[in-house]
Amino acid sequence: MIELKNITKIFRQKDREIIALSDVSLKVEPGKIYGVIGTSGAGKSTLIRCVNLLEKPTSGDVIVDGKNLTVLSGSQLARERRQIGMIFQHFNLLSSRTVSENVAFALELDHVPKVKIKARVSELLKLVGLEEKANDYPANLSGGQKQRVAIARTLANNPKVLLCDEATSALDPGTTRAILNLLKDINQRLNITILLITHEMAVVKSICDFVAVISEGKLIEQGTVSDIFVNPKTELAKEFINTSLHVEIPDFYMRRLKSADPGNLSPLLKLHLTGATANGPVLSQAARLFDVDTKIISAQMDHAGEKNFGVILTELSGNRGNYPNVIEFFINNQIKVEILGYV
Ligand SMILES: Nc1ncnc2c1ncn2[C@@H]1O[C@H](COP(=O)(O)OP(=O)(O)OP(=O)(O)O)[C@@H](O)[C@H]1O
Repeated sequence: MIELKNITKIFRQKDREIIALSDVSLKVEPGKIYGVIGTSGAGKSTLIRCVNLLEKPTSGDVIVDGKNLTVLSGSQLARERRQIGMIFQHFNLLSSRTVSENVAFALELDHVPKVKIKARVSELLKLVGLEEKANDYPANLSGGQKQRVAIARTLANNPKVLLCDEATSALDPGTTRAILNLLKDINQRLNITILLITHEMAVVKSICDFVAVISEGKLIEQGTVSDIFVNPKTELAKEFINTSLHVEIPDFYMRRLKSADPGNLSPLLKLHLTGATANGPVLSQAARLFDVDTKIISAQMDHAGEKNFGVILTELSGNRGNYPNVIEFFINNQIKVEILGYV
């Protein structure tokens, strides 16, 4: 449904060139949700804006629904753009128009008869759960409600593709979940293909089928979300996965935590399990092999396919002489081990 072929985008300034995208290729199959993740300045916005040619690539082809947008005339491009909806981090609503009037905007431009507009607007507001706000102005809405209006507005033209430019970055975690659920619902009910950009792996994990990692304008890794989570190849992908797994040291542990062991304390370990990690019951194996106990303090485990991945905070006790052997055993099982301190 969306294909980017060898896209390069160079911004030319007076005395220098900025290569925002370098030979980027990706393919989003119809009906799928594809996430592009990267840090600030990596080229995410430029990439998503190239899909509807808000940003014209310096070279390469943008093919949406079988048509190469880069070779179309202005009027042909305008027609094809109606197939491509877009929502933004800061919603971009018209503040002088009510919720209904915002949603109706594109239909008015298309000279759709008033009766039809009314019916379509109320259908869309129902879809996004905002019927009771129809006559409110954007200033009186929460961030999540504003994004729902933006989604309703962009769906008015029945687009085949929805581009989401950091659509949940300005929202709190609960509202983020609700908007992501809405996007997933829209994707499934209306079979709309979604391309989103984000800097949060949690967003990718919750709704995407595929993900690409972008760094300094290049796609350095792409695949199904479960493949990337289970077997991340680049350091950056690993970092993003780690930031999506939260384990915290409880306060009462934090207060007791010492940086060195005077000889009678227990190490507090943070174990990072990835797809490379043998999928065995490593904690109980370590306990049996080395006569130690492993108390789980906090953990966040997830699975993709048949593999587990996640983070575990565990306190060792028991046969003190074997602590180094336990750590070596974990490392030999491809578990990254951090000693956070001693309790
Ligand atoms: N109009 C422009 N003119 C010149 N340089 C630009 C322009 N737009 C973007 N850039 C540069 O291109 C690079 C990629 O920017 P882009 O906004 O695509 O990154 P991003 O990953 O979306 O970052 P962020 O998450 O901070 O929005 C950056 O170095 C940026 O400074």
